[in-house]
Amino acid sequence: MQLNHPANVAVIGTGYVGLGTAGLLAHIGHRVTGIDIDQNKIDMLLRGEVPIHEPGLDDLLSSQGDRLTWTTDYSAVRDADVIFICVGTPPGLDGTPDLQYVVSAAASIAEYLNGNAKVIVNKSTVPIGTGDYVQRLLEDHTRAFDPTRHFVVSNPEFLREGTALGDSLYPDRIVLGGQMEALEIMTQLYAPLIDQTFSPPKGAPRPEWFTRPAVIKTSLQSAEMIKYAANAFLALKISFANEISGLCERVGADIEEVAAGIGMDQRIGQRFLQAGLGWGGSCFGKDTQGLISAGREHQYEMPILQAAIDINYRQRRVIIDKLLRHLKTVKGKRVTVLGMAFKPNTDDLRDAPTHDLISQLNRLGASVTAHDPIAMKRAEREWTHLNYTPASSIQEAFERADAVILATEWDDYMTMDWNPLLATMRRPLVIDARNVIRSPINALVEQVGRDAPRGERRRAGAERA
Ligand SMILES: NC(=O)C1=CN([C@@H]2O[C@H](COP(=O)(O)OP(=O)(O)OC[C@H]3O[C@@H](n4cnc5c(N)ncnc54)[C@H](O)[C@@H]3O)[C@@H](O)[C@H]2O)C=CC1
Ligand SMILES: O=C(O)[C@H]1O[C@H](OP(=O)(O)OP(=O)(O)OC[C@H]2O[C@@H](n3ccc(=O)[nH]c3=O)[C@H](O)[C@@H]2O)[C@H](O)[C@@H](O)[C@@H]1O
Repeated sequence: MQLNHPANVAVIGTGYVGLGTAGLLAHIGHRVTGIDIDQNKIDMLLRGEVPIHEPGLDDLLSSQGDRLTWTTDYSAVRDADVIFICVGTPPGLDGTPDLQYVVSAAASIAEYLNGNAKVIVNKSTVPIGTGDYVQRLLEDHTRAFDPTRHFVVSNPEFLREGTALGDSLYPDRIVLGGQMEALEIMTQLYAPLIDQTFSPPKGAPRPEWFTRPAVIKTSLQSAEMIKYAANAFLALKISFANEISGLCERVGADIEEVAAGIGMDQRIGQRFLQAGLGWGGSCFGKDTQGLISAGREHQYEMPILQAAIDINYRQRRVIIDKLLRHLKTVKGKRVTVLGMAFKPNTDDLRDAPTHDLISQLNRLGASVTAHDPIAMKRAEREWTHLNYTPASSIQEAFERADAVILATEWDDYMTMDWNPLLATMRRPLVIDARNVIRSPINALVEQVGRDAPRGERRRAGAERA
């Protein structure tokens, strides 16, 4: 089956994945319509504003001209050759992913399936078996669905927030699950990405080492499983580093040295061994839980994944314990948390570890101040149930604080001059919950998985994992 180039593509959902997908497909030459049911988001996009903070995304989207349009009107699906579903799949109360947005997107697509459409692609992270389920939904909702002409494909997304552009344009691999005819169409659609024939956009140069992504063709079920297993493994790797870090503290070893030492073994690899406050964000927690709940459905226990989750949440308590060890009580004391987003370079607050820190500090009676270079406005809207004073500047965050917790390793914190700020604190105590302070500073610095705190650290030079 031949796909026209440029192809007409509809992208359903304009969150992180939808916007990344729409930007990527337009950049490699296709005509893309982004569809969302959220009128506010579409209005923003039509005004040239991007609803999320993602480095380089505004430039990528604004440079696509007529190739990229936005609408709330699903009839745009009629002209599409390929339709991408990129809606959210948040966890339900028992951890099972809530498929209501996928179901409603499929129902809306079905209304217009009598046009060009050949392939319906699931880019959302969905439970294994959802590809077949979407096909059944389409069959049930419309007589136009013809299994010899319409195909459902799984094409999981592996981008990270904060580095979405680079991850999308220069991916390690493209995973495509489904029937061979459909995968052939997907290969044609992605040809400029696979062969890297596009010019890198402003702000996302092609890394020197990068040649081309691997293309992995599988069954629908394997592709869906690859996505869950990849996220679960990464979460597990971080939790492993965190578990070892606790023992390091007790036996006098240093987790930074240990992680470097094991990571040099190429079978292990250095990345995602950074110990600290643990993982947050919208996906690691959701996807490990999703896999456990899939196991439960099949009476199959997944104890490793449960342990990874337990260790992760214990880690948030470890940071509070370090604070208590120095302050004895935090009641009435001023504790500042630096960084609210779940990681740097995003304003995403979903399952952000800082949320738990503030909530535990609230319970302990601390007077909490919080700062974030980008996510404060969003926190004002989404964290109304927490009790904290937003600091309008880093300076204000430090003034008269009894302790500062570095929770998100934003560049602003990595590159600032700490000493003048520390001098304005009541007492210079810093809990470096991301193990990123390398140069000596005039404070008692407590880190994770390292030897007893002291005024000076052995190594110099700021460095990020
Ligand atoms: N956030 C990330 O970095 C990554 C997310 N994923 C997965 O991708 C999926 C989407 O994630 P995000 O982009 O973070 O979600 P999000 O929650 O940021 O955005 C989802 C969008 O879908 C829209 N939507 C909901 N129902 C709709 C419908 N029926 N028709 C049209 N639009 C609809 C919402 O209004 C929203 O704008 C999830 O399954 C997630 O697990 C995968 C890799 C990375
Ligand atoms: O499915 C998804 O949504 C995405 O989830 C993660 O991406 P993301 O959550 O955006 O960010 P990561 O860079 O993976 O960081 C996740 C969390 O782990 C923490 N982390 C990361 C690495 C590390 O060594 N230690 C550590 O604590 C980060 O601070 C952050 O809170 C995966 O890395 C992506 O491949 C995947 O597509």
